[in-house]
Amino acid sequence: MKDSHGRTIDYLRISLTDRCNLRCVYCMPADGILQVPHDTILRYDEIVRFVQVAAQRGVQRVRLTGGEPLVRKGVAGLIERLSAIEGIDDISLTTNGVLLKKMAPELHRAGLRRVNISLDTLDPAQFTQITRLGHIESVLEGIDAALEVGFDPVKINAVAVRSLHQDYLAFAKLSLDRPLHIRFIEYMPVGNSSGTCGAGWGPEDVVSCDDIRRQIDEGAQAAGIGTLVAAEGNNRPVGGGPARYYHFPQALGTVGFISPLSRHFCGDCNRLRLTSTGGLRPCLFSDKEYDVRTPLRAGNDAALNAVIDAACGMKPSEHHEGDHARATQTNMNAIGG
Ligand SMILES: Nc1nc2c(ncn2[C@@H]2O[C@H](COP(=O)(O)OP(=O)(O)OP(=O)(O)O)[C@@H](O)[C@H]2O)c(=O)[nH]1
Ligand SMILES: C[S@@+](CC[C@H](N)C(=O)[O-])C[C@H]1O[C@@H](n2cnc3c(N)ncnc32)[C@H](O)[C@@H]1O
Ligand code: SF4
Ligand code: SF4
Repeated sequence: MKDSHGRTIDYLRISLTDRCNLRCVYCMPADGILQVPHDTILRYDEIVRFVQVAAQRGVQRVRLTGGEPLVRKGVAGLIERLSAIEGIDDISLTTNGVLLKKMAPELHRAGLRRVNISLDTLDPAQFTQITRLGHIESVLEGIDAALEVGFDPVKINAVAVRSLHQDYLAFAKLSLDRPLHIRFIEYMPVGNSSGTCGAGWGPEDVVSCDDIRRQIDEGAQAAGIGTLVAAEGNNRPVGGGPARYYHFPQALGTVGFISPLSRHFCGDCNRLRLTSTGGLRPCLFSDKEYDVRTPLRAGNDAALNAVIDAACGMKPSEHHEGDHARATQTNMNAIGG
């Protein structure tokens, strides 16, 4: 499936729920999330049908996200059904890791082979401050469980926010002794999150990936670890996303950079996003969405295909964000990142 700019669209990100067991400052407001009526949430049968149709159109990769996908009951069953769809050859999950210790074995049994786990700090007190609700031990145990059960690759997502003063080198060093792929993500102006100071996203809080990499290289050289070199071929973890990967000499894992603002990757954009209420979004940085719930519930595949065409056709060639306060009204937890 091609969009109107000639890009191949083969990756679908599905938000299973807006709900979350954490409330990260850069993703959700402190309180006051709109309660979504239960019957507007796509049922698993409907998600499976949508993926079947999307697979016929060329979608090969599916990512489950949220909100927190693991708080929705029956995720393992959904993964099993999605794995059986002809044409889908990569299913992945983005999670905060809190429930992973408990759920990793059943997810693996269901056919999931890789996970991305979000963690922004190694400091327990700061973790609770960022997530408003969480305890870091649960995520660290989730990462251990992911490696133990055999997920490969296991990627760690850390959003870099200047006012959090994160220790980038400490994070990057996690890639040395275990096969972990640490990815730094530039802080994006999506939704109405309160940000670290309660005032929402601001350009002054964005740290560019080049800056992070320079800080890591300086610290690593001083510590005698060496500098990051571009990861090529088999050194790069499997994936369909926008990260650029590097590694330290002899490291078991890699260090990746996702730079939507300083060096956007829209030219290679390969994805559509399905919200939990059945909205198909052409771009993360826009509130434009197309209703797939109605044709799904009507069993109207022709209309469903027309909606997919329309969403594909409306994908922008690139985004123009980064200098103003908000790209969308919708919060990141509702879009799925
Ligand atoms: N601007 C922008 N950001 C994206 C896009 N896709 C993913 N991201 C961001 O990249 C970060 C990591 O995304 P993940 O859910 O871990 O998935 P991924 O890196 O695309 O997936 P793989 O490479 O397949 O593992 C999240 O913060 C996303 O919001 C995109 O199309 N545009
Ligand atoms: C919205 S979360 C959903 C999945 C799951 N709850 C998690 O946290 O991994 C998906 C990804 O988006 C990232 N994210 C959320 N808000 C962001 C923002 N404003 N800028 C950049 N990344 C953001 C999160 O850190 C996470 O890696
Ligand atoms: S980033 Fe993930 S864990 Fe944090 S509030 Fe958003 S959806 Fe929840
Ligand atoms: S910002 Fe929009 S066009 Fe650019 S990569 Fe992300 S989803 Fe694609």
